[in-house]
Amino acid sequence: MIERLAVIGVGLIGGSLARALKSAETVGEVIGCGRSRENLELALELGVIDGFSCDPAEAVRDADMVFIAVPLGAIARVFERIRGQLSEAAVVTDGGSVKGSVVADAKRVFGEIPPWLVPGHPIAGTEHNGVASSFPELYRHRRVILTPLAQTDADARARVRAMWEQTGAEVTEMSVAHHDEVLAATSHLPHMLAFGLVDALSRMRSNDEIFRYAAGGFRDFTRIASSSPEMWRDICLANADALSTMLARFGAEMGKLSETIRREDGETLLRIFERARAARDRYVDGVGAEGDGSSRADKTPD
Ligand SMILES: NC(=O)C1=CN([C@@H]2O[C@H](COP(=O)(O)OP(=O)(O)OC[C@H]3O[C@@H](n4cnc5c(N)ncnc54)[C@H](O)[C@@H]3O)[C@@H](O)[C@H]2O)C=CC1
Ligand SMILES: O=C(O)C(=O)Cc1ccc(O)cc1
Repeated sequence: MIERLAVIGVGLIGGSLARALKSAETVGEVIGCGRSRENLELALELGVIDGFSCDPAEAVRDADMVFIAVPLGAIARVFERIRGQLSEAAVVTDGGSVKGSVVADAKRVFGEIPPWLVPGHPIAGTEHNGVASSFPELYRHRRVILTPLAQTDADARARVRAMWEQTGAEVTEMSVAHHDEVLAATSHLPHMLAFGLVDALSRMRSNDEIFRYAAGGFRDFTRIASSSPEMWRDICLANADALSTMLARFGAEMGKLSETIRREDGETLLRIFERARAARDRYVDGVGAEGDGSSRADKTPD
């Protein structure tokens, strides 16, 4: 049971965690914190939080669990504001999509990796942002990755794991570097493809016509291009090495595919598409049988 949860950044990710723990009845009080007073008032009205402060130092006072869910570029500033303000019992975790930058920010601000910091990342979300888009089932049957370090306190790690399990998530652990490489391939690269495709098409002449005749495949493939630009700018900057390596590899693959098409090599095309279909059917549909969990339409009805 968490007595007092401080959520810094009450948007889709922070709001959904607060809602999930409230519906599981495993949290006493939730204190929200963010830049905008209007957003926090809305969160209060929606019953996502029980009180708020615009000052992180005040929000974390007496909290036994602190969840940071702001864009990656804002995390260092939050660390600076909460330094020296945490209670003895406090554990701090986050939901940032890249872990190397969070750990580097922590080292810079605190001078070392604090034992009470458990970096984390829920592999669940949608293309919508803001507290109004948050919902309690977001993490149900989804994975959460924790990337504890050698310095991380065992009790802190267990408490963060228990919190995520209370939301219905399945918790796994891996190293920071491995996390950032895996996510560059499975999440960050696909977002770049969607943003890149829509941007390229929108700058072509007659783009109105292109979009008017777009079929379902285009809609499915580009849903994530409606995601928050600020959040994705920060993810790219935070995971620049792993992501640019993946983009270069993928660019080379696209070059080969283009050559195969130009040669009119139907046999090779068939082999590629069969291999891809088998891989997708095996991994993606096998894991998320009830939907990919990434769209509001997949959510369990309230
Ligand atoms: N959207 C998604 O699908 C997923 C996002 N994440 C990660 O979760 C974090 C939050 O993302 P979302 O909840 O989607 O974003 P969001 O835009 O819905 O919420 C972010 C909140 O942080 C607040 N904020 C922004 N800058 C701030 C600052 N300097 N100080 C205090 N508050 C500030 C905003 O006002 C907003 O309420 C990001 O780090 C993102 O990488 C992780 C998994 C999935
Ligand atoms: O909307 C989707 O399908 C997503 O992939 C959401 C998402 C965005 C960022 C993450 O770090 C994790 C999940």
